[in-house]
Amino acid sequence: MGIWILNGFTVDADNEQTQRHICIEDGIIIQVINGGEAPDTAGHTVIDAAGKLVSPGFIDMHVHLREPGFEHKETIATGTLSAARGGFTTIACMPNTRPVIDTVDTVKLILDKAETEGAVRVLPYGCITKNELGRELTDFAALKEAGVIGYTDDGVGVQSAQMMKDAMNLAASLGMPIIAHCEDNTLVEGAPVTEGEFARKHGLKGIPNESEAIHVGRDVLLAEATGVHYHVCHVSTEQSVRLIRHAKQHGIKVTAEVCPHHLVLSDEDIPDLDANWKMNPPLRTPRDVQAVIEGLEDGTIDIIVTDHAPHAEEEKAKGMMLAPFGILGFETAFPLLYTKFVLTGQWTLGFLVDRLTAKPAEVFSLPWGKLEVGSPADITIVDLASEQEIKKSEIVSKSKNTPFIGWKLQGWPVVTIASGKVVWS
Ligand SMILES: NC(=O)N[C@@H](CC(=O)O)C(=O)O
Ligand SMILES: [Zn+2]
Repeated sequence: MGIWILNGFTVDADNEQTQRHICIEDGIIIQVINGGEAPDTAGHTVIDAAGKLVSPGFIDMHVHLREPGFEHKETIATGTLSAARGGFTTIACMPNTRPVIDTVDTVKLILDKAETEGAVRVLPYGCITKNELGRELTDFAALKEAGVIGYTDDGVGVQSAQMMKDAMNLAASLGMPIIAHCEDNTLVEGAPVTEGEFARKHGLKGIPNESEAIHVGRDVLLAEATGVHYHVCHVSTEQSVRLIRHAKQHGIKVTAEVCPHHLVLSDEDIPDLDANWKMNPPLRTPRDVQAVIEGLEDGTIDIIVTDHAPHAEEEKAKGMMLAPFGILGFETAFPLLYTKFVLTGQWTLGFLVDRLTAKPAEVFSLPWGKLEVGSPADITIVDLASEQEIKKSEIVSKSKNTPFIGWKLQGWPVVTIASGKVVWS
C-alpha cells in the first residue's frame, strides 16, 4: 500500500515554497502535484501535512554508530532510530569502531546489520590506515568494491604528510574522496578545551586552533598536488575557514562540514567542567564561532553534519579531563539550527534545508536529497510551529550525552519516511 502526503509545503535552496501533494509507492516517489485540491487517495495511507514542511530526508555525512565493539554506547539499531527521530534518512558512519572498518569483512558486517536492523540508510566509510594507526594504508580498491563511500581515520589525524599524500594519490586514482579529521598530535597536550577564556579561567592549557588548521593547510596543498576530492571534517576554527576559502579560490577540490554545536556554542558557554560539553574539536572562541557561521553562509563550508558521538553515562561521568570526546547529534540538530538561525531571520529555511539535503548529496555524488518523481521516498515532515523542551527521558539514542538538555527549541521532525517506510512518527 502506498502513502499520500497531503497539503505540506516544500522549500528549495532559494527559499521558494510550494504547496504539494506527494504519493509514494514501493519506496519511490511516484507523483508530485503542485498545489490545488487533494487528489483521490483511495487505497493509500494518508498523512496530513497541512502547514508542515515536507523535506527530502536529511543526510548526515559524519556519524558514529559504535557497532561493532562499543554496543554499550550505541548500536546500528539504536543509532539509526535516533537518526530517524532527527529526520535523517541517510547517514555516513565513521570507521572508528572495534574492529575498525579497515577490511572488507567489517564493511560487509555494517552493511548487513544496517539492512536487517537499521531504520535508515547507512553508508560506511573505510579507514585510510590499518587500525587507524597511521602506519600502513588499507586496501582502498577492495574497500571501495565492498561499498565504502570514502576513506577517513576520523577520531585521529593522519600525522604523516607522506602517508596522507600516498592516500590521496590512491583515492584519486579510484575516484574516491579523502575525509580528514584534522589534528596535529604534537600540538594538543593539555586540557581538552580550546585555548580561550574558559581555559584561562580554570588555569588550563588548552588546545590551540593551529592543531586543526595546520592539517587543513597541509592537506589542501596535498589535495592540489594529487587532484583528490579532499573533505574537511568538523571545521571549528577561523584559521581553517580562511585556508579552505583560499583553497577554493584557487580551484582546489576541497569541501568542508560544520557541526551544529560549533555553530551555536562557544567555549564561553561551558558552565563548568561537565564532560557533556566535551567534544573534538572542542568548542572554540566566539570569534571562531562567528567565522564558521560566515564560512557556511558564504559557501566556504558546504554542509552541516552532526558528528553524532554517543558515549555511556558512566564514561562521561569521569569528568572533563578523563571522559571521552563527543556529544549526541541527530535528535537536536534541526530544531537547534531552525531556532537559532531561521526563526531569528539570519538564514532562510531554504538555506538550512539545502545544507542538510541537496548539498551533501551534491558534495558526495549521492542520488538522494531531492523530492522528485522517480526518487527514492526519503521524506521528513517537520512541524515548524511545535516547541519542545529537550528531555533526557525522550532521547532515543542509547546514550544521553548532550549539553542541550532543558533547551526549549522550535521546529521538530514529526514523521520520517525512509525508502517509503515510516520509520519515525
Ligand atoms: N567528535 C568527537 O568528539 N568524537 C568522535 C571522534 C571524532 O569525530 O573525532 C568519537 O568517536 O567519539
Ligand atoms: Zn573527528
